Amino acid sequence: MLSSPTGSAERTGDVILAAEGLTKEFRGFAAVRDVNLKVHAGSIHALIGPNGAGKTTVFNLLTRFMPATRGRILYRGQDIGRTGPAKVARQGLVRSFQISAVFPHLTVLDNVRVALQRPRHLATQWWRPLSTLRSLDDRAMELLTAVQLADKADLTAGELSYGRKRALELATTLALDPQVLLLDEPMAGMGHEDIHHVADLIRQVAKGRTVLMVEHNLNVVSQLCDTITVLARGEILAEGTYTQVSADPQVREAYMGSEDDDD
Ligand SMILES: Nc1ncnc2c1ncn2[C@@H]1O[C@H](COP(=O)(O)OP(=O)(O)OP(=O)(O)O)[C@@H](O)[C@H]1O
Repeated sequence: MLSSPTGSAERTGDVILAAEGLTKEFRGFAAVRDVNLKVHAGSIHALIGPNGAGKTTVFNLLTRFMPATRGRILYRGQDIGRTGPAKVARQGLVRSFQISAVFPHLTVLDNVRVALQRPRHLATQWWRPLSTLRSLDDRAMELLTAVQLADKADLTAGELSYGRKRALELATTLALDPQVLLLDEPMAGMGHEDIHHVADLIRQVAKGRTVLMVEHNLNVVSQLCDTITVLARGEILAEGTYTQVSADPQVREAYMGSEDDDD
């Protein structure tokens, strides 16, 4: 069922990330066509749409993992169309898997310590005093607390349940201190219990940040997201609150036969 408890879209701040006329063609086939998107600072914004709608491609374009055929991407007002993905990440536009490989044989704490060393380039500065590395521990524990894994700090990551591994990934992503966090299907493969847990975590980590997420679970989207952009066949079909887009006949038609996505 498509229904929402939310009212009007919460436009919490200025536009932090925008796409203008964004187009991606693969050998003449337009996977993404003339997409104009505005993501407002402080919002949780979802990209939804049926399979093959172009969601992942839009993500790849926005994070500069893939060059656009046409169009502009503006992050904090700057055109990042020629900026590399690592630089874009250092500027605060971070995609969930970008640094979030979980090392199964390391402890949960060490996984976050490794992630924290990357932005500061400490990994190559072996001569750093131990006290600097110790200060990482405090931050690492803060991040683990934020994702409710503090009591699992000494376990090896491989021992964690699937849902907790995703929470650990979130902690390692937060280590880069993203301003805009892009989450690609954060609920994929999760059971019911984990979904509620991870939805709570996303709400938690979204405080003071902007989140753009691709998510198939419409129930989660309806509860978490302020603004929803619906893509279909590479184009924006509708945009607004969940109530607004779910009432749109074109959206309902695009989702016909996909209602089982709605958990
Ligand atoms: N590298 C590529 N080469 C050719 N076609 C591609 C490529 N990547 C994606 N496409 C096509 O572009 C369209 C959009 O794909 P995309 O993966 O962005 O959709 P999606 O909305 O993320 O789908 P899903 O929900 O199934 O993950 C699809 O038709 C896909 O086959």
